[in-house]
Amino acid sequence: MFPKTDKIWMDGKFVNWDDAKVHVLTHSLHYGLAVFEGIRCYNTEQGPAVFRLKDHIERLFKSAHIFTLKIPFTEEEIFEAVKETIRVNKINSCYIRPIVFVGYGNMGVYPKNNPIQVAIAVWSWGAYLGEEGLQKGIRVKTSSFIRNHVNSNLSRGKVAGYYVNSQLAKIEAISCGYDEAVLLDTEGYVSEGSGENIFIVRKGILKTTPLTSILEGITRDTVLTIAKDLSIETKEERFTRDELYISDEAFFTGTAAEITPIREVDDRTIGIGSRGPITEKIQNLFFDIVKGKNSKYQRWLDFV
Ligand SMILES: Cc1[nH+]cc(COP(=O)(O)O)c(CN[C@@H](CCC(=O)O)C(=O)O)c1O
Repeated sequence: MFPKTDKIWMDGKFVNWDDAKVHVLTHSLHYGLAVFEGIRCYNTEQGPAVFRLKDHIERLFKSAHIFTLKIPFTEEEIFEAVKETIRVNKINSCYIRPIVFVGYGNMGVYPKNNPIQVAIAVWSWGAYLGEEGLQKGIRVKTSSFIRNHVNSNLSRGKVAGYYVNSQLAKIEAISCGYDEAVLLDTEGYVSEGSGENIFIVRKGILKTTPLTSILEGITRDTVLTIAKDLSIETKEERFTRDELYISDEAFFTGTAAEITPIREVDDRTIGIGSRGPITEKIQNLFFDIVKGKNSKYQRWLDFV
């Protein structure tokens, strides 16, 4: 069980962690229509700072817009509520989970007039795919499940219900002895991980899946930006699983996963079989940035 914190923000008020409850007939619990974010706050020399908070709140509201959920707060109110939740819980580094969900009221597929509720929780969450994974890389399986068609999953939105597809892939990968799954799209090209975007490096060129069936990752955008600043050529181009197999390096990106190297896919060693040099360079710069050690990227930090 991950560590509790004291307070959770619910619909504009702070409640104790153990009292942050909803009715068992809450609409989203049954039908999966809830939009959410995963955000990280890191401790820096100047105090706790949230990484790209504005971009995450913007995405939360865009997700709600796609699914016609009317959030009863402004972006600014949620932006401030995130920072207040970190302050109230007196925590210097944490994972932040805002969620917008369809509350208790009518049942049935059509969420008629049910209240739209918002909650924000924070908790301490270390390396999502393990400390060793961050250093040495993880083992990945190509899932037997594919990402949904772009007209089934509107993938610019981060929707709770979509994570049934991700759970199927992750459960299968773990039960087969791997650390994570990578999913293909409806045309058989590499899409993304169960909770991450994916990058490969071949002959010094960094490549990632274009914005098709994948979540438009904020960490993905961060990596594309810092790679260009490191004069690493980047491409947003579809690639197949066998190009992944023969890549020199590969890694996952995500708020929870951060930059996690991939050392093996479907029992094929990737490059040298551990974190590659370009991956390490990007990973080191990423962690310097989120910990406030590189003033060039200060724009991405919101101090609490
Ligand atoms: C499907 C998917 N694709 C890509 C990403 C990376 O997006 P970004 O965080 O903006 O770089 C995430 C985040 N996955 C979140 C949920 C993890 C969880 O288990 O819950 C996260 O990393 O917070 C995804 O869930």
